[in-house]
Amino acid sequence: MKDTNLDNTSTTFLFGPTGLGTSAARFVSEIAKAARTDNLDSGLLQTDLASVGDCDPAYAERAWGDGTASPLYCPIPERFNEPLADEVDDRLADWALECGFDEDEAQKIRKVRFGRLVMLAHPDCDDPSRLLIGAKLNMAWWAADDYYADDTELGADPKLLPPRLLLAMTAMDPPPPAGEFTTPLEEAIAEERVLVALGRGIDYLGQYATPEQVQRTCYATFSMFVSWSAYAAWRYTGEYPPAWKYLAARQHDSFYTSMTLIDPIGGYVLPPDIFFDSRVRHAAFLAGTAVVLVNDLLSVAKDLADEQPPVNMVLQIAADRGCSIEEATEITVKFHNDLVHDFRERHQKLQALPNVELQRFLRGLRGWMGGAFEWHNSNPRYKNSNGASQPDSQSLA
Ligand SMILES: CC(C)=CCC/C(C)=C(\C)COP(=O)(O)OP(=O)(O)O
Repeated sequence: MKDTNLDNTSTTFLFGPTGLGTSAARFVSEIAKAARTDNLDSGLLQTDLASVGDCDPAYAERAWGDGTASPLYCPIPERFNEPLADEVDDRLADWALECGFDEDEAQKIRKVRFGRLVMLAHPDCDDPSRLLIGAKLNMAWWAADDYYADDTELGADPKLLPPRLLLAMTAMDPPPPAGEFTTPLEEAIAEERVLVALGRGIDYLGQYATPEQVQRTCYATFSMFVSWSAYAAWRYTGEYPPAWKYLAARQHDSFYTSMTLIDPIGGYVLPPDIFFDSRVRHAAFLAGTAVVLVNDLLSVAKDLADEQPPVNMVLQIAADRGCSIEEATEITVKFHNDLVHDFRERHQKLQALPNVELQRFLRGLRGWMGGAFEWHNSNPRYKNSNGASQPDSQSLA
């Protein structure tokens, strides 16, 4: 039975204290609590909350990576709950085995901490079963990205990418039976663990979400796949795009896709005419793009280490302008910060609209940005033991 109403497992945070100053106060108190319980990771310890010029206490300038570049203006994470993250990560590792990943791969998935990502990025949900929606789908998207699109060592090959994505789309949104042609299709999907994870992840979402919520997640994924195909062509021909064209691709290949899960995980429905209203969609795109820029900033060294480097905003800016990586990093940081300011202003304007689900969703976008920054900046996938954004062995296989 689908449960799409506000429910008491998901509203604890929402109806907790709110208002100016509360997030910052909570953040400081959570740091203190995490420090007491030994749950404070080194990334958080390195966090430097600089003074904020525009005085919105829900945001701060955050030191990131090895701390040498200018800070990123980000929402403050609203919740730290490491036992909850562990619970989701344990369940996710079991599920990875059920999908056909081997023990070693499941352990690597556990180490990337998608459970922690969703604990941080969905602060209005305390229910591990609902958080698992996001953990499963983010894991499956990242697996497709690593195995099919990005990581040559894991078998990513630009020539194979479009037909692989075709099967990924079919696994997520199976067409009606087509006689004798259906069996080989189903067999091909069943024997490929990434496809199984994508299909079962969507089925799991369907246990909690409306058909419209499920399809919006599917179609956001399929737009993302178009961008992946463009990257593959650029990689194959070696004709890398200018930054503006890369950005156009990246805006449809962003964490917007993950953010389509905000209301199903929160246990409510943002009606489609509001979800797709251009003011809301643009706010969500700004949030999704801001987080992929964080991802690009923290992935520079990892991407450069690949024998066929994936496209990356910092690298495209450096190539366009013939400038150093450091200069391109500063340009990207400023661009990211402008996007977040733009998001904050749009959020403020939309606060005039009296719709409970819309207000929850907008706050969810802000929470996603804050949580995802925290996750990226403290995740071993994006740094080496010196804290620099360096390649390491934390990909999914
Ligand atoms: C979670 C999700 C929607 C994934 C889709 C693709 C995406 C936006 C990423 C995985 C992030 O980008 P990128 O491929 O650069 O990520 P990594 O640097 O490989 O983590």
